[in-house]
Amino acid sequence: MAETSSGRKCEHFDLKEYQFKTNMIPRLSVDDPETNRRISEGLPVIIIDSKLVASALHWDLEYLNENVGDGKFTVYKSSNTKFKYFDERKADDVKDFRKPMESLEIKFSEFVDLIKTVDPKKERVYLQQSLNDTVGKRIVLDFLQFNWNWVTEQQRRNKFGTLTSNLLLIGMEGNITPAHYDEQENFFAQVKGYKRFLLFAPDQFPCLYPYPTFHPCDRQSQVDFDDPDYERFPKFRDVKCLEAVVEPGDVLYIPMYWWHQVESVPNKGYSVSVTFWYKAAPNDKIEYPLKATQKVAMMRNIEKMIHQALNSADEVPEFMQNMVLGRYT
Ligand SMILES: C[C@@H](CC(=O)O)C(=O)C(=O)O
Ligand SMILES: [Zn+2]
Repeated sequence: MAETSSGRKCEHFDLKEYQFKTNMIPRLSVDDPETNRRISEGLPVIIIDSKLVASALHWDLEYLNENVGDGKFTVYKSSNTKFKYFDERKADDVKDFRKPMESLEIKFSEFVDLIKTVDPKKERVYLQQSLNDTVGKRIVLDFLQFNWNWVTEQQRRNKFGTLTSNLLLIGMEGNITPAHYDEQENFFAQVKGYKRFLLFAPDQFPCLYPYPTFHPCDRQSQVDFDDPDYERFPKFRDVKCLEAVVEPGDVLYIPMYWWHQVESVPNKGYSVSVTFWYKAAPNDKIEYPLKATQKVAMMRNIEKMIHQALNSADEVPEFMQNMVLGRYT
């Protein structure tokens, strides 16, 4: 099988076409100075040889079922390919909010039965659970052998905050996590299978129309990438996208506030991933012009303050329109 310049075998991936163009995210060696430069500048990069999760590359359903212990796992169920995250705690604030997916708390063995028996045309499942101390000792050993030297050195040199969680993700091929951003830094390690990432810089916020901050789907884009409503979301036409497919052993650095849509590549089997989420670096001194990440944080704080001060979700749209329409438009 031919090799690409970055040493990847020329796999054939069944990837969806979208109406926007994409550029490729570089795949670089851990020793390439450009790798650390991109991370320090808050730019995405795929690190192809970090060995961050080399001790977990044998994590398949059988091994995990044997060793992961009998703790409970959060498993999402969706009647379609989309697994749009929502914050249950905000559900009461928005009348007639319909949950985009269901969540179960089940044993790993029950998840294995589900992933092997559901008809993907009717129902899909996606395990998303932070690794915790309920796991068996072989998983603990694998975990301790992660390349903590490398990732902790990245945390230090980039002044990231504490490691908040390692989320274990096991999804069916074709599962999609729709476009959203997170407020933490993320080294996303691919263990098994392939995932296609669409990434959008924080300055693409105007093109991606996130839900209001008080909405259960805060931080998620309202745009359906498969059928964009250009009437409501006209700037989506101009969105600028970076793309990458991660394979086992790859680590993708997803900088905080970078939007991402993630698909377990069809016809490549189920996928296993582990995230390394870190709190943001402390705010450096304010320099002008402000960075896009600082403007997104400002918009979030202002929106939250208005909602809190009005003490009513219903009054927010009119209040904000009165501030802007005919005055700044
Ligand atoms: C859950 C994950 C996406 C996926 O792997 O489906 C993600 O959004 C992240 O790691 O920030
Ligand atoms: Zn995310």
